[in-house]
Amino acid sequence: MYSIRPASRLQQPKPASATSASSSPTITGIPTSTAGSTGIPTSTAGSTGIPSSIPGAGSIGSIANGIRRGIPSAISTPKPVQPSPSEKQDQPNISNGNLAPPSVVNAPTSSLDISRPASPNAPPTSKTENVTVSVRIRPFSSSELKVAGGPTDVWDISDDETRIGYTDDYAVSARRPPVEYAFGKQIKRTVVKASSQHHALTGSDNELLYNSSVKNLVQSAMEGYNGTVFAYGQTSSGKTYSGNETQPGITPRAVDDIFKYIRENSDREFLLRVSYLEIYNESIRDLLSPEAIDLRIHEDRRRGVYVSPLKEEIVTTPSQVMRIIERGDYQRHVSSTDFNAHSSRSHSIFQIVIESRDRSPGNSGGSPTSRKPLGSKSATGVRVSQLNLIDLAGSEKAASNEERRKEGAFINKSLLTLGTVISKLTEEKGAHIPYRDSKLTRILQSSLNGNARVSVICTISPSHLNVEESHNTLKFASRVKKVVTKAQTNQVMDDKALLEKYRREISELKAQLMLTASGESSVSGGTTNGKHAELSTLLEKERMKHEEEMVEMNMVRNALKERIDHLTKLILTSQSINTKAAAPEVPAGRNTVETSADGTVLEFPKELESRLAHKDAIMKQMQLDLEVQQEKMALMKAALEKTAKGETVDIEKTLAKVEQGLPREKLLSEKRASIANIYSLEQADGANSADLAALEALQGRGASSPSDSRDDAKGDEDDEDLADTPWNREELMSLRQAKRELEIIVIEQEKKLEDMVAFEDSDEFRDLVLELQEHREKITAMEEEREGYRATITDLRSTIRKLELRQSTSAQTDSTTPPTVGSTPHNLAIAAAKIKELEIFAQKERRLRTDEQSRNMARIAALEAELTMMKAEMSVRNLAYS
Ligand SMILES: Nc1ncnc2c1ncn2[C@@H]1O[C@H](COP(=O)(O)OP(=O)(O)OP(=O)(O)O)[C@@H](O)[C@H]1O
Repeated sequence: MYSIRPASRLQQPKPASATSASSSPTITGIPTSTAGSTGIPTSTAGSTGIPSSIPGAGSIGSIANGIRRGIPSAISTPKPVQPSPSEKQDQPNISNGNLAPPSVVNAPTSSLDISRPASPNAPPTSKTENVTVSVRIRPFSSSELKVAGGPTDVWDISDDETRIGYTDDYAVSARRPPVEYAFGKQIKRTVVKASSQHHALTGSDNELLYNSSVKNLVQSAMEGYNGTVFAYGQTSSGKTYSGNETQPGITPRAVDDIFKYIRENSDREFLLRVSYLEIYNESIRDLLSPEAIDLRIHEDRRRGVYVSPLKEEIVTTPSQVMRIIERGDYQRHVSSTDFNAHSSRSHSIFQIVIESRDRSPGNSGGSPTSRKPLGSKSATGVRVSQLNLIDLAGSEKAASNEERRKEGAFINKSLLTLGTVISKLTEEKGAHIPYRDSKLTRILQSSLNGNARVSVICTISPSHLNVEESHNTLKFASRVKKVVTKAQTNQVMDDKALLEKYRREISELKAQLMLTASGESSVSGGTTNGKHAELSTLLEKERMKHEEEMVEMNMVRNALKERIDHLTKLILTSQSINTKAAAPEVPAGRNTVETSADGTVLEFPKELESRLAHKDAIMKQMQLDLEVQQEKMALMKAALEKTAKGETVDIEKTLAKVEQGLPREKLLSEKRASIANIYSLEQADGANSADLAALEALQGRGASSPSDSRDDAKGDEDDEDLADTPWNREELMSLRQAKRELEIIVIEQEKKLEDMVAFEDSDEFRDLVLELQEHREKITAMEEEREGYRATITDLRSTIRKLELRQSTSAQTDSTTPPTVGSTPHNLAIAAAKIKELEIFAQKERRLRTDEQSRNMARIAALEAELTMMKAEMSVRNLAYS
């Protein structure tokens, strides 16, 4: 997501410190390790110096020296800190070298309270702290390097990385008074576990940036605190910069850390779900479901401000998360602008919801009875937190392209509102905060207003070309660092959490599985009771019923096992993650469960399809069995009637005949084969509509038949047996509903087809064909007429040629005689005039004919197209019908 570019030629990192920067956790004073069992990172104030972006010690030293030079007294006698709510630091601390020391400049608006220990299983705790701000100066871009007179390095960072000001060179050449923005580390030493840190850095070291600004936040998100990270800065300043393979950006690092945390915390189980949206021209779009546009923002007491309906996907591996991000990025509005070849034209929010729960035996969801009742006070709740990774579009000057200008206007407006909201938040309490003035601020409301830890990465360009924009960003940074939030862990005590829902479902399914197992044993224990041979039909019937029940039970068991496996795979534990790392990944699709924002499962297509298919197969077989029984009954009845008439009937023979006519074993093996077929179809990778079609063919199900309504009625009863989970029942019902709708469509198609056939017989159709015929004839006549004209013109031309020939011969004999009336030249002139007249007439005629002809041709083409369409439609419908 965000990061810093590699050092430019002006930014030679000091080799020694560069190495330590990436390896030492204390480089920027930000810890990379966790402390003790609480998992809260300890902080170290040490600053061994990150690679500086400023060439030579001269420049770096100069700002630091400038401070030392300018304010010796301020440093030696720091004023006591008196934070006041109305204190305003919106303007940069501009003074002619009279700079306050860091401790004074950074009025300690920051404090961090851990009201209760944050051990993973502890009750909710809270963290009150300032928004963490990091400022990053990217290296010069190629266009900035090419500028006339060479690049001018504007910004310098003090040795302790807490302040940013002008370089001496720039201050002198631009004749600007010294300026300083302070982002001193704010460490509350009395609180051991954590600190709020602001700092400035340069270059492209993504690890350094991540460790100092985001790592801590990811860690606490895993512990149950909401976290929001966003990058702010003008366009092309490096907000989206995602590094490369050796230097991954913030998002992949955060994702890795999340899974690492799960791996290392074996006492909790986790469920992760992600969503990805963008705000483009003040309209919210779901990047994971691109057709979902203009989403609404809602607010309720339980969830705060949220966007809905938003697609959430459950994730189980880092690569799966990265694939989802790639998918979303592909949908995101990115365009080339005057300032950036890949400029983000929208604000994007990637959200990971982390649910976690204690895995102690009473909570593991073993048997349903061993579980504490949900919602009871004694039940350990599920911790739910969100991590928002936000990439803002950059503020920009007017673009030359109109569309970019329009986008720019929306971007600038929302960023302006963000600035206003931040200002108001740092003003006196009770001020109206205009969150609703933009979608961005409305979505960020929950984070800025309270329950989240927030880290802001402000990015600036090093060049004098962007100095004003950089000032704006630095002012924003100075303001936002004063915003105080109070994040707390959120416990959900009911089954609103998906984790709880799934665990509960697993327990219920396991219970069902146990029941089917006991049912099976009772079935297999059933034997014939050795009654009289005449009762064998009844016994057979019993046996068949039992066999059937066994088959059905096996199917139910398999379905239950499959679902348990499926749900268990979605819940992550350190053990499952470690196993996953070794095992090949399960193909996406089958394991991807889509849920709505409130955790409702949206789709289980394959599972539902296969279950429905199972039930259809059973119904079909039951129907067959019924027919078998009916035939048997008929034969037995006939035998009985004969007996009643006094005829002798060999009951054994009759039964044998029945058996012969209706080979039961064949029937059963057919039944098994069809079920096995269903399973293989279902398991086939990528089984889809083709499989369904095959399934339907296998089951011999037509589009609509009277027997289907019987099937449906029976099927619904069956559903009740098998569909013990609410989602399953609902989905099955909706599938059946869809089937009914399809049947209605087929009926409508039939009707249309009939209409089409009727149309072909209708007068209208005949008229159309006749009209077509007439037009064709007209054209032929016109073509013939045209040919006639051509012939006349040719004749006339040859006459002219003959006359001309004659004229030239007589001119040779008598060149002085003037042409008299009736003489050859006179006749020739008349003929030529006549020809001219005729030619003009013919030309006019030709034009008229051509016009009419093209009109007719167009009409014919239209009619033919209409006819073709009709025929095509008819054959499609015919096909559908057949
Ligand atoms: N730290 C960095 N190191 C190397 N290159 C960088 C760095 N930061 C930015 N760049 C490069 O600068 C260009 C602009 O960066 P990026 O797209 O991240 O800017 P942005 O602030 O996201 O812009 P916009 O708001 O227009 O989307 C890219 O080519 C990027 O590779």
